[in-house]
Amino acid sequence: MISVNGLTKKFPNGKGLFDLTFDVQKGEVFGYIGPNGAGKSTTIRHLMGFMKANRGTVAINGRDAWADAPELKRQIGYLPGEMAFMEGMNGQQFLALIGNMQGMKDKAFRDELIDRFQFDVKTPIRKMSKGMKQKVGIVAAFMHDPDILILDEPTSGLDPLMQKLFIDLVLEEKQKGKTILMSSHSFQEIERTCDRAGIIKDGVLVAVKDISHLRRVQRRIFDVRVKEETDINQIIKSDLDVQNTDHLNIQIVVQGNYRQVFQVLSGCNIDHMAIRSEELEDLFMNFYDRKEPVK
Ligand SMILES: Nc1ncnc2c1ncn2[C@@H]1O[C@H](COP(=O)(O)OP(=O)(O)OP(=O)(O)O)[C@@H](O)[C@H]1O
Repeated sequence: MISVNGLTKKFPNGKGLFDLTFDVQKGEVFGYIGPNGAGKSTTIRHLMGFMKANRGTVAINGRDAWADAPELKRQIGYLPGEMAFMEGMNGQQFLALIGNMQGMKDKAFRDELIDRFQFDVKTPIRKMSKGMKQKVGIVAAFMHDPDILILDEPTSGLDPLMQKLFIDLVLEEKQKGKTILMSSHSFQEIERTCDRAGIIKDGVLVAVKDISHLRRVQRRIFDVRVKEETDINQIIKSDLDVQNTDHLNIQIVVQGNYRQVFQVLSGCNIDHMAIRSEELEDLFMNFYDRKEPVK
């Protein structure tokens, strides 16, 4: 549905996008993450046909994102990273204007979204908080029921309750078969909604990862407190992957080899033990830190 092939854009300051290639399948939710200034918004501007690539192609629904931008815009729900509003309007007038441009027929979904995100549409936009403006932007992106949604940091400025409402909305749209690409700094949001995530750094796509695969390779951390120092030594001498020790406390990282960990621990005098999953955020952070692209 979205196909990016060798996308390259060089800004005069040497920044930009360098040979990006990835696809988003129909019905897929694709997360796009990376540190500040990595190139997320620049990629999205190319998808929306606002910027012309120096090299490479971007196709949406089989059409060229630059050449066919006017037709494509009607099929896409777009939430920009920074909303440009007509300051003299209120929320209702703004949504009516956008709805007309989108050729929106059925207003019932728009009204349902306004209701769900709980904001007063009559408030003048210049008096709205950042979060309220973001809600108006979300409604504008989703209300005409587009098949494709391209969302640049959709939950920025939203409080946790509204973030949850947004996640529920994305999951519902996914159920309807929508194709969604969204950039985000929220690992929780990506983890809860996306099938795959692309990780971009310095304009280079360093990895595209399956979220379910990341969950499968997620390691377990055993936080163990033993009664005697000899126990600590015994654990360290074993083949277990020990990450931290602090007096009688030890942290063991385990991936699959549970038998071995329990064998070693059964010979120790354990005072306390807690087992937790490694955060997906930590896995993503590993990719953030990498210099070279990973296949
Ligand atoms: N029109 C432009 N001219 C020159 N440089 C630009 C232009 N647009 C973006 N850049 C540079 O390209 C890099 C990528 O910017 P971009 O806004 O795409 O990052 P981002 O990943 O969306 O960051 P953030 O998470 O902070 O929103 C930055 O270094 C930015 O300064």
